[in-house]
Amino acid sequence: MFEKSTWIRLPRNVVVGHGVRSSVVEVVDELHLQGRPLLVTSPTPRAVAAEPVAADFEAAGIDPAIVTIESATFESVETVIEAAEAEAASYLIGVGGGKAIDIAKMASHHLDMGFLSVPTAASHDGIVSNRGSVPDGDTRHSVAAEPPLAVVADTEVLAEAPWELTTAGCADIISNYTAVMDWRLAKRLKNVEFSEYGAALSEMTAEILVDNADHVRPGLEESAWVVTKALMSSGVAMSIAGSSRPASGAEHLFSHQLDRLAPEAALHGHQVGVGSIMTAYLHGGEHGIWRDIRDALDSIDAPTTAAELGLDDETVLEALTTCHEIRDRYTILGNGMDERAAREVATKTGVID
Ligand SMILES: NC(=O)C1=CN([C@@H]2O[C@H](COP(=O)(O)OP(=O)(O)OC[C@H]3O[C@@H](n4cnc5c(N)ncnc54)[C@H](O)[C@@H]3O)[C@@H](O)[C@H]2O)C=CC1
Ligand SMILES: O=C(CO)COP(=O)(O)O
Ligand SMILES: [Zn+2]
Repeated sequence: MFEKSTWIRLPRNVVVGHGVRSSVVEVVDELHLQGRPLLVTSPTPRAVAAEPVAADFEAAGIDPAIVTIESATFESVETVIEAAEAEAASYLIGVGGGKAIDIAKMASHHLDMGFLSVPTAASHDGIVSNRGSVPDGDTRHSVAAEPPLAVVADTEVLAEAPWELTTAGCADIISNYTAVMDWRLAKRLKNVEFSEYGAALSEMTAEILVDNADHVRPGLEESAWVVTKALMSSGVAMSIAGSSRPASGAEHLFSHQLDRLAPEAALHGHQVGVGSIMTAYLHGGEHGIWRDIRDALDSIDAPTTAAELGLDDETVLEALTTCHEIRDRYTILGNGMDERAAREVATKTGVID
């Protein structure tokens, strides 16, 4: 008897475009959400979007609360849960980059409340995903949560954000190529659960973004449009898979380890992009797709070397040789690389000199 079942959760409304920030109150109304919102944000996005959105709620006769978090940690999730209880909030709205949205997502899951995602940067593909990503000591968790009830992505706001945030979003998408390679390998070697649809959507998203790289240029609002659609599509791939596997393989392990070794050195997307060049080399060797990945990153101004990430060679090598320990996720790194092999891949791909 065939007894398999799945439950794919997706946002009900996705609103993308010029000036849609002012539609948040209308979107909330359309979802029949009642009571008081708690806006979860971080310092810069607070001024950029959370305060204007709060003003829109006040104008509509709704009294919003705001909590500002500084980092993506379980302590921040706790802070938001306490704020929601103290402020008698009925639903949450994550306003910001990946960190604020992840924290809102995880707190809303814990509180059993709905949440909305209002990105201020096209910098990561967690905008609609059903996962939260949190460091915890020596490990990194991919925490199951629910996706947002709605996403309101204002391309005017996203286009005004610093350009490197958009190139980080592109790199997070380009890294899907190697994430899916790792996923297929893990299916073949370790029989991990695999979704053809999740994998195909993830790869197609990277393909479309690379094909449209010419439209990704600083100062063009169209760039925010192209990149945001890709970020949403990649997030949907994660929701279909019920895992971050379609968008997170060894290149993400490398980035997560860099977050521990050199906190705040570079953006998540930029780190996974450089990781992806090296893991593509490990998968395909000299004639694999590593040059295509490097050239795609280069064409949208994303870093391709340790120096461009602001890292020294030794930090890159340490991350490469230790990052397989960060999570129980089988990838091309297997049980780990030795230092000579790490130096070889990093040198051959031009990541280090
Ligand atoms: N849950 C998921 O599926 C995923 C989660 N992530 C997580 O997201 C995080 C990375 O996201 P990021 O957005 O790179 O980090 P982030 O949230 O720290 O934002 C990066 C920087 O951009 C600033 N910023 C945001 N919007 C701005 C604006 N409009 N103008 C000026 N500055 C602005 C923020 O204040 C921050 O300093 C990581 O923690 C990563 O693990 C990334 C991908 C997927
Ligand atoms: O960043 C992600 C996808 O782009 C997902 O993060 P994890 O590696 O924590 O699952
Ligand atoms: Zn990522």
